[in-house]
Formats: sequence, C-alpha cells, structure tokens
Amino acid sequence: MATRKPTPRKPASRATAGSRTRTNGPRGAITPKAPASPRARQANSRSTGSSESGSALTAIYMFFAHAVGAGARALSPDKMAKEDRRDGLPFFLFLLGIIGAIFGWVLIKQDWAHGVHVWTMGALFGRVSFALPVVMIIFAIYLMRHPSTIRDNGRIGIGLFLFIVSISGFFHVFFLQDGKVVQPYDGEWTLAYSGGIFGWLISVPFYNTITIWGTVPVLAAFTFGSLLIMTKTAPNRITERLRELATYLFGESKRREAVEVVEDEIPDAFDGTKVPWWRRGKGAEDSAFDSAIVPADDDALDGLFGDALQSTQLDIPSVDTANQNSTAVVDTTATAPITIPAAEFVAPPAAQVSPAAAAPASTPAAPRVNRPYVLPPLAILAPGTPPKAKSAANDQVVTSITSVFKEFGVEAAVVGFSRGPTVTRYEVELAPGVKVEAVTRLASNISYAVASNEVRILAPIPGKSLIGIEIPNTDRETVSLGDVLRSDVAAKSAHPLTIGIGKDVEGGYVIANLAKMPHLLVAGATGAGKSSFVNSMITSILMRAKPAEVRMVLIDPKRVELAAYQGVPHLITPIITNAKKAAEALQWVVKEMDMRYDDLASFGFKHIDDFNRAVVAGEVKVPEGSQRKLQPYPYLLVVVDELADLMIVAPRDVEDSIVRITQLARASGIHLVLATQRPSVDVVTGLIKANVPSRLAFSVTSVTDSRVILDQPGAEKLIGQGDALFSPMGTNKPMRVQGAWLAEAELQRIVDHVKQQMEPEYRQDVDAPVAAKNMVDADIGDDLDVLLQAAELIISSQFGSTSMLQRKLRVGFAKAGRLMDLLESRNIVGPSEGSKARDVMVKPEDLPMVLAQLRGEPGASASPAVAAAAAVIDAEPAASNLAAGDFEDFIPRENVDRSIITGGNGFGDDEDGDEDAWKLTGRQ
Ligand SMILES: Nc1ncnc2c1ncn2[C@@H]1O[C@H](COP(=O)(O)OP(=O)(O)OP(=O)(O)O)[C@@H](O)[C@H]1O
Repeated sequence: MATRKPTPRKPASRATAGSRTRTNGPRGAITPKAPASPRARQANSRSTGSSESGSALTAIYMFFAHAVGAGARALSPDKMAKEDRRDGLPFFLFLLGIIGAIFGWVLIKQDWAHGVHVWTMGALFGRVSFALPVVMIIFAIYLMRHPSTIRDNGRIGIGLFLFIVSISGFFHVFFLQDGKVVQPYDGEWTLAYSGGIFGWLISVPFYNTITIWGTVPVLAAFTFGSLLIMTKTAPNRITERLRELATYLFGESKRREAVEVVEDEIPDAFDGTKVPWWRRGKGAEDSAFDSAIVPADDDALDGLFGDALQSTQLDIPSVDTANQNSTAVVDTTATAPITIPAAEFVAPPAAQVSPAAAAPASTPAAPRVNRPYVLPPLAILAPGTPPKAKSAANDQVVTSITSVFKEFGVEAAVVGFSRGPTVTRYEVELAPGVKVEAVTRLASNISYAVASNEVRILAPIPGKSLIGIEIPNTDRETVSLGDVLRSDVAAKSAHPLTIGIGKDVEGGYVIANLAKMPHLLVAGATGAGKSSFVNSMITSILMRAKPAEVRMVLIDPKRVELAAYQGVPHLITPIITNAKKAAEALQWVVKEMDMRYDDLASFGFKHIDDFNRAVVAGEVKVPEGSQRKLQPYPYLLVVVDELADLMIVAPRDVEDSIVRITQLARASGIHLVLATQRPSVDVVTGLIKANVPSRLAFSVTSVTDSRVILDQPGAEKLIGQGDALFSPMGTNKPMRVQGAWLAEAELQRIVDHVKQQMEPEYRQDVDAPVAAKNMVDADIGDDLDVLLQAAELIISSQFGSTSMLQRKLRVGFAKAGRLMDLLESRNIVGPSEGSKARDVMVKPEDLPMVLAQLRGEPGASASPAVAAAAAVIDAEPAASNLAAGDFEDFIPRENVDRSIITGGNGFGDDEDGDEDAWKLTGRQ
C-alpha cells in the first residue's frame, strides 16, 4: 500500500493560490455586461483605473479560453454565436485537467510533483484522482459546447461529483491499510492511495455501522443515483432510457419498430427527429417545445430535484436592473408551452361536428418534413450602440436642475440618475416638509433650463420615495433587437411567444410574453416607431418559434409594412392587405377560436396548453369509432397593422370579432396585436379598449390620444423614434422603454433563413366550416325569393327584360331595376343596351346551379360561363391587391360582398320605363 513520504507543502500551497486567482478571472469575465444602476456604474468607473491590469489579464485568459472553446466546438454540428460562448469557467476546468495530467501522470516520478498531486486531488479523491484529468477535460469540452443549458449543466455537474465521490468510496473500503480502513490521521499519502477525504466521508459512516456487506450496496446505490441525475432519468423511466440508449448505440431493431410506434411519434424536433434523452433538456432554455417534450418525465424529475427556474418566474414585470441589467416582463408559468410533436398545423374539425367524434377528413395528415427546422442563429442580428453610463451632458443637466431648485427656493437635490438609451431619469430627493408639488410645479422651468420641451416628471418613481425627472439624451443610443434577444432574460424565457420590446430607462432589457398580455394595443403618431415595433415583435417570434409552435395571420391594409414577411412558413394565409377581407379573416379567427373551445370543452381542459400537453403525452383519447388523430394546436398570433383601415370598412363586424376574440381567445392560444396611428375613440372604441388590457403607446400628438391608449397622459411627451410607454396587463404605471430596432437587411436575412427552412402551408380547409352554412350575399338582403324568381324567369325564357320582371313578378319599376342590377352583378344578364332586352349569359341547363349560388348554398360550383365571369370580377381586386394572393382559399367565395364590384345604384339601370321589348314579343 501507500508509503509515507515527506510533505511537499510549498508546491501545494502555490497550486491552491493559483487556482483561486484563476477562478476569479473567468468568473468576472463571463458576468454579463455592466450593472444597470447608475451608482453601481459610477462605482465601476471609479475602480476601472485600478483594475486595468486585471482586465488585461482577463482578456488574455479569455483569449486562450475562446481558442480552446473554438477547438472544442470545431467538430460540433451546432454552430454557436460569439455572444453565446461561455468559455471562462470550462477553460479553468480544462487547465486543471491539464495540470492534473502533468503532475499526476507525466511527472509522477518526480517526488515534488508527486507530492503536489497527493496534496491536492490525491488527498481529496484518493486513487480516483488519476482519472480526474480525463474527466475534467471531457466535462470542460462538454460545457464549452453546451454553454446555454445552465440548469442542465448544474445537474450534470452535481451528478458527476456524486459519481466520483461514490467511486472514491469504493476505493476507500477496498484499499485498506493493515486490514483497516484508512483514516484522515493516517496522512495525505495514505489517503491518496485509498479513497481520499471524500471516499472516507462517504464510506466510513456505513462501514462502521453496517460493515462492508452493507456499505457496498449503499455505494452502488449512490453511484446508480448519480448516473440517474446526470442523465436526467426518473426512476420509473429507467428501462425506457436503457432501450433508448440501445437504440442510439445499435440502431432500431425491427422487433421494436413494431411495438413502439407511439413512442416514435413523440419527437423532439419540429420534424420529428429523435434526439437522445440526455440532450433533450438542451433546448429547455431557448426552445420552449423542447423543454417539455417528455412532460411526465420532467415533472417527475422536477419533483425530485426541484425546478427553481420555473417556480420563480413572476406574473408581472419585474425590474431588477441592479442585478442583471434586465427587466423581465415574462411569465411562462401559467402558459408553459408544450411540445408539438407533429410538424404541421392541423385543422380542427368543423364547428358543428362534435369535436370528439370529428372525422379525420378535416384533419389531413400533413406531409412530414424530413429536414429539422433550424431557428435563425442570434448572430444574424447586429449589436446596437454600446450603452454609456454617463456623459458630460448628464452633469450639465444635473447642474441646471439644481440651479432651478435654488432659484425657486425649493429644498430638493438631485441624488442620482440612471441613463437609458433615449432618456435619462434624474432622481430628486425632497427635504422633509417639502411638498411634491413644489417640484412638479417647476416642470416648465426645468424644461426651460435644460432646453427641452419633452421633460416628463414622475412623482414618485414607482417603488422609490424619489421624484423622477426624465429628460431626453442629446446623444441617443440605438437598442438593437439582437442585444435584447441575446440578453439573459430572453435566453431564460422558453416561451415561443416571448418577444423583445427594448430597453427601459435604467438600461435594462424589456422582454414580454405575448401569451400573458394576452392581447396588445399599439398606438402612436405616424413615424413614432409603431411599425418598427411590429417588425421587432414578428422577428422575435421568427427567431424563437418554429411554425409548429406559432402560426400567424398578418393583416396589413397599408400593404407595405409587413410585405417583407410574405411567404414565411409561420403564416397560415398570405398577408391580407384588403381591409374587407381582413374583417372576414377576423371572423374566421372567431370560428377557429370556437372550434378550439369545442375541443377544450369536449375533452375537459381549461387551457389549450393543458390540452396540448395531454395530447403530446397521449393522455387524450378520442371516442370509440372516431378516426380523428389529435394534434396539438399552435399558438395563433393575429397582427393588425392598421386598425383604423378596418374600422372604416366594417366597424361593427370588426369590433364584434375583436371583442369576441379578446374576451375568449386567451385560453385557446389565440392572441391579438392591434396597431393604429389613429388612437381616436371611433377606432379604439370603448369595447375594444376594455378587452385589450396591454398597451404600448408611442409618441402621440395630443394628451387626448394618450388618454385613449393609456387612460392617462404621458404619451404626448414621448420623443418619437421608438420611445414608448409600455403598460402590460396588471400594471397601472406604464414603464418607459426605447423600442428595439431592427435594420431592414437583418430582417431580410431572417426572412430568407426561415423561408429556406420550410414552405408556408396555407390553410385550405377553411371553406369547410363556413361553406356548410348558407351565406346569402349582403346586397341581396330580403330580396332573395323574388331574385330567385327573377333569375328563373330570365334564364328559362332567355329574355332579359325589366318590363317582363315588372309584370310577371308584380313588382314596381324600381324593384325590377334593382333585381336586374343584382342579376347583372352576378353575370347572369349582360349590361343594359337601351330599350333592347339584355343578353342572358347563363344557359337554362345551368339554372339549378345558379339558383343554388344565389341561395349561398355550400358546394354550388359555377358553370363555365359564370366561373369565367367571376374570374374577371375577382381579377379586379386581385390586380390591385397582389399581396392578398390566395386569400379566396381562406375566406369562402360566398362570403364576399360583391356589391362593391357592381357599382349599381340599386334603382335600376338606365331603363327609362319605355323599354318594352317584352311587349313586342306579344307575350303576357
Ligand atoms: N426603435 C427605434 N430605434 C431607432 N429608431 C427608430 C425606432 N423606431 C422607429 N425609428 C425611426 O423612426 C422612423 C419611423 O418609424 P416607423 O416607420 O416604425 O413609424 P410608424 O409609427 O410605423 O409610422 P407610420 O405609422 O407612418 O408607418 C424609422 O424610420 C426610424 O428611423
């Protein structure tokens, strides 16, 4: 066994000290960005000079760390953005491993080197220490390749440590000295050749009580447990995991294929490709659906080991800039996303069919895409202007405010400020007994002193006993969407509807979860930054969500704002640019919502997330005999870029649809974003406002507009170009944010990326539920019966005369003229030719079909003549509205109000009453 040797103390203490300094290096280096609080920043800047040499060392250290990290990632299939690297700590482990190998292996014959080894790792872990360099290097490489999975890496680290300690325990009970278990007082050399301190700690309590016969099973249980922790395996899934491991190592056996079809249908990625379980948690932080791919499993593990991350997320925005330089408006608890196993959006059954018994015909199995859907890399987005903690202008403003207080004899002082990208908030403290109004009254004097008419006073700053004076920066900073999405808060939020909003006044990132809003009203004057926000929002979703997770309906009556997104696979219909069709699309959304609710009700779920989770877990069973294959529903995001345009065309319908969607859609995973540059009461009606609880106000021209959006003044004081007040549901004090900016080139790159991944699959089935209902055109109104008679008369007689209609149908001249107009608008008769009878365009054999069409019956297909005529009519709006594309597939033809096409006045054509061609025939 081990022989005692002289203790080489010096090398050991040197090594320890070295370790300590190195540990500090990388930790400091990987701390994200500067703290947000101004005082902290000032403190930082004071200490900057003295730590210059330290930062040079850190830079050198990080240079080598990144070089090794790059080597570790060279063969990895996953490419990583520069900003996502976390090489500092893993490099430290790597260095330890190399040093351990040098001392423990290469220089083992040198007494001094051997001594160093014994006094460090040897004394701690015993004989296992000889294997530790390999373990450390492999773990370091793993960490370099998987930096974002902090939660998983922590778990694996704990499991690995327990594993090593358990093995040390084995060594400790089997490598005895003089037949006895080694004790610490036997010295380091003896410990090093047994199980070390850790081996002693874990084994001796058992050895002394239950002898070696009891200790070995206990140590085996620890070892086994550590493997379960490392591999994230709940005890009830061990056999399944072993089978998966066998599959991964040796491929799928034919016998298994037959048995485990169901399991194969729970894929990890969008396209259904399977990923070994130990990598499933990988996407937990950045891809919602990955995190819950095996929900039952995760729950079991979370129950065992806790899940601090999920349980600590809050419902309402939390401002924690001092700690993380980020403001989270994120909540993923209630609407925790689920895994969508199938690639495609699958239509629910028709509304009138009992959802549980719906036929599979309405839910066609979409073709499975073989290629995995890859989200765009964050590196595609450029960084913004580096934030400044302060500038000379800030000191100047502090002096100006202080002199105003002095001049007016107000006992108050500026005690600090926090500089945001657009404005700086100066914090003013009042002397005891001084009224808050003493400062608020001075608003215009302060404006005058700082030469800015956009001074906003907060009395008090929410959460602080201080008055805030917000004054625009003369040197604004651009907040890039890339920086916002790369922030820690964004990385931690797994929800696919999490979007980057921008930065707050303290320089913290503001991230929001659309699912929690659950609907958003965005308003602001023209040029204030509304469209830029809508772009950032949609791009955030393209960056973070796969089409199977989020689908979108984009309504862009202005035709240019959202055109860039045409063809992205998240769309369920081409971008809608026609206001009338947009109103109809909203009605379709209401139907989709109703169908989702039918499903929720019939399967007994309250929220679509619960339903989806249950579908993924295979817990939802369709009734006996039903062929329906259940699929999870993606979130549906409906974006209206100019609400005013819709409200002009069909105010009642649009308002009805919006109100219905906003009242109910939350639980069905449907979320609405309404943007307008006309925040007046006729556009943002009381009903709409009452049901859209989250608001984002950009600069507006009047205080009235501000009240319409936020129910309070403030937005009129904003300075435009993305400066906004954000009031998510549940907050009464809006927070000031600078919206994230996205350059057109970046947007184009992202759109190109997602378009390359997948073709859009526009909904083809939407006609089905609507077509089942008779849809009489609005312009026919109550005249359907008489119009049918008129059509029958004219088509069967092949004689298009208004007089004939007057006589045969016993209607007045005006009514007969209107009927003729209606028939002309449907291309049943030709245009008026003075006193001559009109041409009849439809043959008698097509009469039944034409009557069915007029009745709005489902399935009524047009005759070739009518179809050709209809095509000409349809070509008119399509030609002027190319982006509407295939929207006819989306809204059934029967639903289109053709009165806008006819241009008829409703009172007959140019028939002048003396048209009497009918009389000429001599018929009665
Ligand atoms: N977040 C931002 N950061 C920096 N500049 C911005 C930001 N948002 C908007 N801007 C600037 O303001 C200009 C107008 O923005 P945007 O087109 O979004 O306004 P809008 O409110 O949509 O106007 P409109 O209603 O006329 O379309 C942009 O061209 C850009 O220069």
